Amino acid sequence: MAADDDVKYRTEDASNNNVTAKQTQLFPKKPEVDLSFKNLTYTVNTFNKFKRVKKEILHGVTGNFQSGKLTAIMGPSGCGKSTLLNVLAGYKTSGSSGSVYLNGAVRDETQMSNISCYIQQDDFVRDLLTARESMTVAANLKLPTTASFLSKVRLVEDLLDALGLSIHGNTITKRLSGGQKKRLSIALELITNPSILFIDEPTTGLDSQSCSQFVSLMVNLAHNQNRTMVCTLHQPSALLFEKFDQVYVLTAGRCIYQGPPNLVIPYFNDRGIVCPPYHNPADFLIEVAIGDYGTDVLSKITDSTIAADEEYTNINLNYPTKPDDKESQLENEICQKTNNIAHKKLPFKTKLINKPPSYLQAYHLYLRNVIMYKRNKSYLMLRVIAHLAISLIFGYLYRGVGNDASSMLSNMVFVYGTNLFLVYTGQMAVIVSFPLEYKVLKREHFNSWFTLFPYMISILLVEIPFQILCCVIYIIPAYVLTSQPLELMRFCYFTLFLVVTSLTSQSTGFLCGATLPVKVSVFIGPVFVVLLSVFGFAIRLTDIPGPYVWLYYFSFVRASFQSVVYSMYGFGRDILPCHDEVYCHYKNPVKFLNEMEFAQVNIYPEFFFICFFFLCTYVLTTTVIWYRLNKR
Ligand SMILES: Nc1ncnc2c1ncn2[C@@H]1O[C@H](COP(=O)(O)OP(=O)(O)OP(=O)(O)O)[C@@H](O)[C@H]1O
Repeated sequence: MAADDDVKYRTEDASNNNVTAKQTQLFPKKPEVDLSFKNLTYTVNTFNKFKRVKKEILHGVTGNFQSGKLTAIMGPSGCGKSTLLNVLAGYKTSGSSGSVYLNGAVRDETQMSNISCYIQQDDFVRDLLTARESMTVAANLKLPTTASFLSKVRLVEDLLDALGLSIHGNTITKRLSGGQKKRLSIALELITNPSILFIDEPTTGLDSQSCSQFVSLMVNLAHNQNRTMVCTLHQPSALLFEKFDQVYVLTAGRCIYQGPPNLVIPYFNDRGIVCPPYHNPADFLIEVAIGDYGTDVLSKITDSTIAADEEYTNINLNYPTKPDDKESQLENEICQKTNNIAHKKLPFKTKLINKPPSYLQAYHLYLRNVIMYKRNKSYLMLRVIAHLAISLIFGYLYRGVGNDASSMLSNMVFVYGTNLFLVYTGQMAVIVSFPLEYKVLKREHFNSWFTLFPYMISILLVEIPFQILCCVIYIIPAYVLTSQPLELMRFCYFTLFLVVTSLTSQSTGFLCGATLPVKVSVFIGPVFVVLLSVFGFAIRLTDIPGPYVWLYYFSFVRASFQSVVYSMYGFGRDILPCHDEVYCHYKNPVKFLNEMEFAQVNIYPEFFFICFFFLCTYVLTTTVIWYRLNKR
């Protein structure tokens, strides 16, 4: 992080508390919530020698994270820190058992999502927005419609200020440093002033100075307004370790210690594990957890912790009580006292925030998409230029074929190529957009920024007009250069079918992207389109073997191709001029349509079929995304 950032970084500033306190007055105060859990297990299905086996990752852990405290979940890599955080945040629920309590009452999922937020390890923020724009969109989406414009602006500015991002407010997020991105992701969630913040590995990838500043920020956020802050942590420095109010240590899915950091050494000392002098207690803790001091002692500690957990309603945090250690005694008393206070906290009921209605959510998301599209100019220009360039190339290659009886077959190939080109560009332009977007979408959706329907609408409101524009940019020059009939009706049908087909293909791109891993979808999508494009052009209905006939009817590419050809040669088109040749077999367009088996094509049902295909694909895409977002 640059030095000038640090000057501005308000966390270390004495005035920070005031700023944080000031901004939080602008929105409803959330209740103080203690989060406790008992006998929490988490099991996943894995495969061993082609057999499905169950693997337990958390083995009945118990604990209590109090409000107003910053708790670090620590332990060696792979011990289950992120899993525990996922389960506590409600991000993963299937496969878990045990109980999670909020102020002593069993966790209710709706209440939980109303009072908590989860910030994942990677900074899933929108790269193409500035920090201030991101905050403004989040405020518009998350705050009630009753909040005035001015109060939202003030809140955004105060939060940016409190998190040391004011001077970076107008910087595009992708240019922010790792630490700044992490602070932005916290600021985005602080908009609704959550009671509980779960943060997965917030210090990963930061240098020691940024780590220290970030932890100080989290301490402040916990202490101001009594938030419950829980984060996972790897091996911190001794100084950083001391900053936490509580640590919760896991080893192989079991808890071996929960309590203040300064009691780690006496706690293990009591159990016969002595920390070497001048040793970082955090390093010592990890060494104990990985079994460097023997595994016998470790299993005893684990067992005793589990035994103590049985007395859940009066949680015994298993602190050491050494009569000669006054400091420990005092700490222990304080902790027990806090614990008792915690258990006196009543089960709470928060009023659900009156979120903006769906149409307003769609509107704000649409504005956000427009900004992001504008910032992605080179990609948009590439799409426009590609359509224009291919149009000019095709137009040149097939020049004049639309009004020449000797070139009817060439014109059919031109229509087929055009159809295929617009089908491809429609699909390929969006096929990777969901896979790239999915993680940010999941974070935003999980943290209740919006519902899925407005989100889908907002995407379509941007993508559909742009794809229509690209189609028109292709169609007009190609239509003129190939001398297709200059009749308004035929031009409208030509354009309408190609545009609708391109949009339907786009919908299949969204579906592939939403359903399949990116490497598979970029392969399956085009294969699917090629398969559908064969029917009607490369093979006639009468030549298709029985089991494949359904593909002919299912193919929207076929429906479009036949309808476009019919629009060009059907509807009583006159005899065509025959250039360059003495004899033209297809002078009469009806003869051509008959031989191609297109004479019976009824373009209106075909049009409705393509539209139906389009709608079904979007319904399916939305259902798949909904399922994936809500699968826990
Ligand atoms: N879906 C899954 N299928 C199989 N194993 C899993 C699954 N999810 C997690 N695990 C395993 O559970 C263990 C705990 O994973 P988790 O990500 O919680 O560890 P962690 O302590 O956060 O590790 P790190 O600090 O390295 O991020 C690991 O051994 C991991 O491989």
